[in-house]
Amino acid sequence: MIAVQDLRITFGKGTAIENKALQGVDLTVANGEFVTVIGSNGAGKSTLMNCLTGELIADSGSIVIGDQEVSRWNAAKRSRLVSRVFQDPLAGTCENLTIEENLALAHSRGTNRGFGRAINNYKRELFRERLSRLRLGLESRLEDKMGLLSGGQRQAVSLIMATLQPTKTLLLDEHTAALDPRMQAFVLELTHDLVEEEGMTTLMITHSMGQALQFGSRTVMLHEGQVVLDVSGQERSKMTIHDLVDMFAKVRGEQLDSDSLLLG
Ligand SMILES: Nc1ncnc2c1ncn2[C@@H]1O[C@H](COP(=O)(O)OP(=O)(O)OP(=O)(O)O)[C@@H](O)[C@H]1O
Repeated sequence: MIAVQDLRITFGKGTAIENKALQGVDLTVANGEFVTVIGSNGAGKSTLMNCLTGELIADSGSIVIGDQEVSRWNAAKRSRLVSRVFQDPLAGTCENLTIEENLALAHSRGTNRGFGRAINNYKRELFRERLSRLRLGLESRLEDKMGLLSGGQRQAVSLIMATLQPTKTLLLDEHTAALDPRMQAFVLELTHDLVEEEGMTTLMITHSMGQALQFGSRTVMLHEGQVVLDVSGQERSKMTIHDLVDMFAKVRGEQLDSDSLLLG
């Protein structure tokens, strides 16, 4: 479970560039729920994720992950509970380490063991088995450097890494935005399957209205640092991309135009 209450953060407080990025976010996500998050540029989506992972400590408000109140925990401590996959395929992995070394680091995340990269036969078999489901042949390339993989392959491995630990909370920050359409579809399908199999509580930021409605069971919209729309159930299943883009435009005080529909 994720429970965020009245979360607020202001950047550059008291300066000419003061920016109230989160202005009282309230959001509760049940165990195993998959929520898509939309909102225009600067709405506060990544800031919310940064506050959930502990990269940023909010000025006020509370965050509960699982059954732990983590508001004051640092990022290292929270990594036991939360996994994140970024938009940039280079961001979540080490390109100079091998595929298996990256997986080994992910496997030991949140533990205090000093030799996270140490690999034994048990781990190697586990990594091979997890990678083989990607059907990209990566299980036979365990000793290749991560930097040799394409963006899509790296995102697929990042997802496997995110599910190696029983963290149960998965944050996806536009994780397919940098991929070509074919790889995007592949990684989204993989996301759907892994989330379902592992029963992970998931937040997925996307700029695609189509993806926002297609994946998960609930969609929330952030605007100016607040949740302004929260749809699920029948209301969501009846919703078209046109409806969602229309709502998006209304929140921003704009007219729906054909250009914005292309965003779908
Ligand atoms: N570390 C920071 N220091 C100062 N301002 C920041 C910082 N991080 C974010 N901001 C500002 O906070 C606001 C919200 O940014 P955020 O990245 O959360 O938006 P977003 O909804 O993820 O947008 P996008 O869709 O463009 O990624 C923006 O105005 C941004 O410039």
